[in-house]
Amino acid sequence: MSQATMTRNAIQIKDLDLYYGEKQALKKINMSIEEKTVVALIGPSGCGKSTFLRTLNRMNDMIPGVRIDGTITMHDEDIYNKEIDVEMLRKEVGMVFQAPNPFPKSIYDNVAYGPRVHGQRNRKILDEIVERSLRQAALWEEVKDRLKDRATGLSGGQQQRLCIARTLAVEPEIVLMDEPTSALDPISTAKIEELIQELKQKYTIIIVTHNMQQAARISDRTAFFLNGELVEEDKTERLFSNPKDQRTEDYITGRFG
Ligand SMILES: Nc1ncnc2c1ncn2[C@@H]1O[C@H](COP(=O)(O)OP(=O)(O)OP(=O)(O)O)[C@@H](O)[C@H]1O
Repeated sequence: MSQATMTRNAIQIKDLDLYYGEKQALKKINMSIEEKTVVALIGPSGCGKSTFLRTLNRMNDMIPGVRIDGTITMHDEDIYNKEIDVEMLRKEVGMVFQAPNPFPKSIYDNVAYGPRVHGQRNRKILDEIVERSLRQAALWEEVKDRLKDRATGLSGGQQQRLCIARTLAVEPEIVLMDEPTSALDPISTAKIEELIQELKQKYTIIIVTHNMQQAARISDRTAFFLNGELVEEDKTERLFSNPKDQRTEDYITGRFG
C-alpha cells in the first residue's frame, strides 16, 4: 500500500456503555476514528454526544457515580487501563469547550501553561512553542505585539482561538471540541471552521455540534446519536444525502430534534 493510501486509527471504541448512577447514557457504542480526519457528532439534546466526547479523554472520571464498560483503545492500549497516566492521556487528547475559558493570565502564559506543567522551563523553547501554537490557531498576527496583555481582553472569537492554541501547545494527537462555536458570532465561527480544516492536516478532530450545516461543512465523517445509541456513522456526504437508518433521515430532515 502506498504511503498516501495508508490510514491508521487514532482511537477505537468497542462496546462502550456509560451509566450515570442507574441511568444509562451510552449504549454499546462501537466506532473507529481514523487519524487526521474531522468527525462530527450530531443528535438531539441529551442523546449523549458530550458524554461520549468526554469518555475519549476520561473527563467523566471526575463525575461521581459514573460507570463505564467496554474499551477505548489508543496506540493498542485501553485508555481505561489502571496503569494509564490520565494527565498524559489529556495531553494526547486535548479538549476545547463550548465557551472560551482562557485563564486570567497573559496571552503568552495561557499558551505556555501546558508546556510549563509538563516541565518546559527554557524561555527560548517556550517562545517558539507560543509562536507556533498561535500561528496554528490563526491568531499570531492579531496578538504578536501584545503577548503580555491579559487574555480576557480579547474578543470571544479570539479567546476561543487562544484556547485552541493552548490545547495545541502540548502537541496532542486528538483534539476534542464540544460545540466550540456556539457562543461565537458568524465571522468568528467561520474563522474557527476554516481553522479546523487546516488543523486536520496534523490532528484528528472530534467535534460535537448542534448545527447540521456546520457538520456538513467541516467534517469528513458524521456520527448520529439518539438516546445514547450510535445510530449511524458514515462519510458526511453520504450520511446527509443517503442515510441508511430511518431515524437518521427523520433527524436530518428536521422531523424531530
Ligand atoms: N453529570 C451528569 N449526571 C447525570 N446525568 C447526566 C450528567 N451529564 C449528562 N447526563 C445525562 O446523560 C444524558 C446525555 O447527556 P449529554 O450531555 O451527553 O447529551 P448531549 O447530547 O451532549 O446533549 P446537549 O446537546 O444538550 O449538550 C442526558 O440524559 C443527561 O441528562
